[in-house]
Amino acid sequence: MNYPNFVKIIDVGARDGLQNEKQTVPSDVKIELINGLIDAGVRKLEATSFVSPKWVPQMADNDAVLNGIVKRDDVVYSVLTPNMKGFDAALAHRDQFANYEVVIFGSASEAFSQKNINCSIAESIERFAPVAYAAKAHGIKVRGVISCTIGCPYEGEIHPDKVAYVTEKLVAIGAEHIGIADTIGVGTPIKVQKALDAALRYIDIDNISGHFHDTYGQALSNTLAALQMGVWQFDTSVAGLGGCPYAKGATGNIATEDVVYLLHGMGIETGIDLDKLVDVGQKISAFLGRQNGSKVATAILNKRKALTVS
Ligand SMILES: CC(C)(COP(=O)([O-])OP(=O)([O-])OC[C@H]1O[C@@H](n2cnc3c(N)ncnc32)[C@H](O)[C@@H]1OP(=O)([O-])[O-])[C@@H](O)C(=O)NCCC(=O)NCCSC(=O)C[C@@](C)(O)CC(=O)[O-]
Repeated sequence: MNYPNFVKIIDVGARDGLQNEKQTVPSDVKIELINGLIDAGVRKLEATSFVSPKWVPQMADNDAVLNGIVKRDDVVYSVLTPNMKGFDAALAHRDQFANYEVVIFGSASEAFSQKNINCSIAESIERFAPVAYAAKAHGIKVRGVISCTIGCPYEGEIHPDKVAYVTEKLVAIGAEHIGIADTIGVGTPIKVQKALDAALRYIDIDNISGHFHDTYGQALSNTLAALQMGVWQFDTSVAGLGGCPYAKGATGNIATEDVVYLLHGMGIETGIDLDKLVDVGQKISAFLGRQNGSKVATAILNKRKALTVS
């Protein structure tokens, strides 16, 4: 089996990880989280969303977060922009970042599209098209993410042809990269490979990523299955934070620490310092009053504790 030498981790903890939090997380805490991730070696991350604050109040401090975080030329900063209103607000930060990316996020499920962004799949493509066009005009990268590529909380199983359909549409309007999301974490390796294969009809392997939630504990297996196909970019969330407000019961993404441990154990580089990452994940978990969602972090923290005691 030929595995890649390097995998790019896109940490989505500050966005996907926190968007569903009921308690307000102060901007300073988000800024510290993002800066900690960068210090640990993360070179691509989702910083915030430019969505309706009525729909997702936790992301309402998008300006403060972007203004406050460390700016480095070797880091790609991504923000979610579902429409031109979101894009125009995101554009105000263009000059702060050498590598800035907007994310247009659609769905392979009609029902989820309605619940999440209040429009049909066809309407979402119409809304995204001017965003992609304007982003390119301003030298901003455009990533498309497709939710519910395997299962939907409202429609059940999703056929891979629907993934292919939405991929084709997003690529046609200018998405340079496609993220395949298992929003509710129901995927298993073969199903994930089928969804990725469907998308690969319209996008090449270097421009596709996996975004696997871990609701059923399958995300690490799914990551390995994607790696075996040659996928080398993954969205992950420090300490396994997260969930989507419009996918009730779904847990966070696969923990960044768990993926990094897997990859380093396979001799695949990520550029990430696992020990530093564990500290970052533990700090935000403690702030949220939450048990750390990473098994690897928990094991490392227990080992550290045992070493201190002995
Ligand atoms: C998409 C909209 C905005 C459509 O919402 P809408 O209500 O259809 O929009 P509208 O154009 O009819 O406008 C209604 C109001 O919203 C305002 N508005 C309109 N757009 C914006 C904007 N961009 N920023 C701020 N405000 C906005 C607009 O100004 C107006 O304000 P009002 O006049 O009533 O005061 C809404 O449905 C929304 O914000 N949804 C939330 C989507 C979201 O953030 N979901 C979670 C992220 S996606 C996810 O987690 C999945 C992913 C990516 O991780 C992958 C996976 O795992 O599946």
